[in-house]
Amino acid sequence: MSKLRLGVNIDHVATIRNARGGSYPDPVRAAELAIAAGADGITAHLREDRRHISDADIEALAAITRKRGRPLNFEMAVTQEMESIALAHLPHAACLVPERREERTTEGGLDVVGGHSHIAPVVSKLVAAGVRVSCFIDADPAQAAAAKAMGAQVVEFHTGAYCDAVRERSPDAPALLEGLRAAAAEAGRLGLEVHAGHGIDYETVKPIAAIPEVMELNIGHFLIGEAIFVGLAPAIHRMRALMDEARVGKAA
Ligand SMILES: CC(=O)[C@@H](O)[C@H](O)COP(=O)(O)O
Ligand SMILES: NCC(=O)COP(=O)(O)O
Repeated sequence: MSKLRLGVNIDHVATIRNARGGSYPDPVRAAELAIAAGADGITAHLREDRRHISDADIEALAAITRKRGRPLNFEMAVTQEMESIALAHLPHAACLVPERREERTTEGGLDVVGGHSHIAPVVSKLVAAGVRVSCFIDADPAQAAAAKAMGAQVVEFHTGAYCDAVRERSPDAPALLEGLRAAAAEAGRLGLEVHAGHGIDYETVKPIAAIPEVMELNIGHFLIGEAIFVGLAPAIHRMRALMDEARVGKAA
């Protein structure tokens, strides 16, 4: 199996910074440390309400990822404002995510099927500008097919429901994992590159990493939380080791 890439999401360094205002801790410094610790890319979500990452962070992250030769995965809602920001910075990738102001976190995948008329033009413009477009979707083959039909090159499957089920010891966990496996297989058959992310921790990473079509995991909240206790580099090293173990067939 090919080596799985690890994208480190640094949003929640900005959450801590914003709790006090000012500039500390700096998500750009976290991105530099993550790259030094072996992150294959950096992910950042510029929410419409700017609750964590700011416009200035995106500008600085675009510059340092370019300098360090690592991809920036820019997570964005499908709006005119975010489209303009993506086109101004031309990140390696743009991941289109659903957003609701009142949500605590991204609760589900983008409805690519239902939102075709407003999503397709944004996908076209970003692809034409050389940005790799990813759609953040639930484990639903119909959503993957719609993303492919509108020209997206990548789908990222929302792993939050599976990860929550594992943490809650829910009997639904095996079926949710099976749904991710089946959707990944179908997306792979369609010729899409498959990513996965949301809510992944040390306990849930191996079954997800063992899905052969998955090429990249994007992990943020848990790694930033763990960094408080052990440091960012050791947390990334341990996650990387679990991913590599899963990839050689030792998944739990
Ligand atoms: C789209 C996604 O899963 C991540 O961006 C995650 O949402 C981190 O940001 P929030 O915790 O603000 O949702
Ligand atoms: N796209 C998912 C992501 O970037 C990280 O999600 P989380 O690990 O912060 O839940």
